[in-house]
Amino acid sequence: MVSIRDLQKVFPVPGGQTVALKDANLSIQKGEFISLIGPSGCGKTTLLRLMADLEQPTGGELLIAGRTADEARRERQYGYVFQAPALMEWRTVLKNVLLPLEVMNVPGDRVGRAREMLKLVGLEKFERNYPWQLSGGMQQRVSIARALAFDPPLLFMDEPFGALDEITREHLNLELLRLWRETGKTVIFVTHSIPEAVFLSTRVVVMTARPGRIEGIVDIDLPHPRSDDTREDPRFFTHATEIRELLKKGHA
Ligand SMILES: Nc1ncnc2c1ncn2[C@@H]1O[C@H](COP(=O)(O)OP(=O)(O)OP(=O)(O)O)[C@@H](O)[C@H]1O
Repeated sequence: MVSIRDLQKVFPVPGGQTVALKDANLSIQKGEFISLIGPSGCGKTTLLRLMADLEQPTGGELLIAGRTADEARRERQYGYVFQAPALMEWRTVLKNVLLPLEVMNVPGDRVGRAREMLKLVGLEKFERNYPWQLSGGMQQRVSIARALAFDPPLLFMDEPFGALDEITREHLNLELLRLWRETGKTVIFVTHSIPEAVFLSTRVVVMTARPGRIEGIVDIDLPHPRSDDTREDPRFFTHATEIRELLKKGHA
């Protein structure tokens, strides 16, 4: 689904340059749940933005479903969930989810499609509400429904639950895994949280700062479906330690 070879991104800055990403190599199969974890400024968002064709690489190769990032974007191969829900306050929940379908003039039953997505995220009863009438967690679920409106095979998520309290976050992690299982999407998820990365992922990509690069990739050997019991599994702690060690190594 994603193939990255020696990918590099250098930003020009006054008086020099920032190497945001250096020699990244990564291959992601269809249906995987990949987390990108690393300290602030290590290039996680840059990597996601390169895949989403929101930035252009300065070196290396990047293919999304066998296409260039530009082709993949035009073919609507992915949905993007941002850190803040970025909903339109003057549109109802349903109209927010409808927006990308309207903008792209997608034929067919757009309202039916938007309702289906709201059902998937458990918000079918809130379609007439406005964003300001919803909690932060519910707003983020609306933005997930909006990202899925085109039914893209790939979902990019940039720290979507970072601003939420721990309990809401754990609840949404479970919801996201259910959605992932039901839809078979490939998810690429940015987080700062080791437990969140272990809980959600099939593999965790550990990144390090300056210059941003991939320090290691950890396979998460935990059974599905995951539940609250997963957090008590000894393997959960083993994987968390593995990731922490890689982060420390990168920091050193
Ligand atoms: N448009 C830009 N121009 C110049 N430098 C940039 C630009 N975008 C990102 N950078 C730099 O590239 C590096 C990586 O940034 P990026 O936002 O990808 O990191 P991150 O790992 O997502 O950080 P965080 O966890 O804080 O969100 C940082 O040093 C940042 O300052």
